[in-house]
Amino acid sequence: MIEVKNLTKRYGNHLAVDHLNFTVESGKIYGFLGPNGAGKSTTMNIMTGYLGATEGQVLIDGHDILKEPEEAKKNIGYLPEIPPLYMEMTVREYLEFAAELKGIKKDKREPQIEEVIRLAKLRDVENRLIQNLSKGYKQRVGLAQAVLGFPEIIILDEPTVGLDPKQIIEIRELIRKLAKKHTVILSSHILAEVREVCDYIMIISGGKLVASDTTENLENMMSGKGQIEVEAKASRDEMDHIIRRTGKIKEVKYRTSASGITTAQIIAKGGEDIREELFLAFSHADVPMLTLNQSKTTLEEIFLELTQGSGNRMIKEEK
Ligand SMILES: Nc1ncnc2c1ncn2[C@@H]1O[C@H](COP(=O)(O)OP(=O)(O)OP(=O)(O)O)[C@@H](O)[C@H]1O
Repeated sequence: MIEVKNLTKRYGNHLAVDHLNFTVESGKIYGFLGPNGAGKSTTMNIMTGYLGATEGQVLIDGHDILKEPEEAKKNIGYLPEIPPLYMEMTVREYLEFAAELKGIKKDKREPQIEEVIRLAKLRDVENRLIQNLSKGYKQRVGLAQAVLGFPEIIILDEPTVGLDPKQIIEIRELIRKLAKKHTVILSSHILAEVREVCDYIMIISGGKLVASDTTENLENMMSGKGQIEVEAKASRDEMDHIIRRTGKIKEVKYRTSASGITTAQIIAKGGEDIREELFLAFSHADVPMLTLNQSKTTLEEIFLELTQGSGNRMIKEEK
């Protein structure tokens, strides 16, 4: 388990990470999502002990990453945004070197290297120089290095950046495989990636955590606040009369087409789903509805809303 408490990082006057608080539980895939410059890499570098914090604390299974780095780091494997590879080594030599650096006992090194070569599908290139590998393979070598020692937590900074679509699919498959036995935290600025791979999403913007929930809950949380759209063959005034009879309307906008069909976009008080009440009101007035839909806010819209200007709303409303 990782506990991040009040984590703050300043670069001179610039506040890159602004009092972050969150907990990462075991056995899930977490996605750290945010636009460029949001503070993802800085946070990951602090969580893995590569960078000191200005304020706050990171505990890995109860061990402070700065005060007890050896204990804390035992439980973490890290693939930074730019993998720390030695270009003049072969894949195998590099993994042997990494195993030694990680303090893996001699008799365990060989079987573990074999295991990560198998996992990351590096068999064909194990004796090739790293400098001659494609970007996708280099990334897999970086991942294999992060997995060596089979730490409880694996942290990956933008693991698919710069890869081609086939390589992206392969890396995502590998991440899913890893997640069966490990907690995985990955950062990305690509929403589709985080949605596809992660169980849990943390959205970071301007160094602040602006949302933190399961993908499903994030979408549901906003869908309750979504609009309801009704179409009926009636005038705007008729529609307004019927709709307001529910007594639950916060806001409504109308659009009437040349064919005499009026569309109402409704937001109910408290974001309530009032489709049943609307149906009954129209039925009572003998005005047949043509459509009745609740429009769901997409994760893209949530992401944009939270990371552009109006940010922080979701968290504030929760408190
Ligand atoms: N060493 C540094 N010195 C000064 N400012 C820095 C340094 N490293 C990062 N920053 C700034 O801190 C902010 C957060 O950067 P960070 O790299 O953590 O963001 P990020 O979310 O990982 O973005 P990206 O996806 O572009 O890597 C940015 O404004 C960046 O310019």
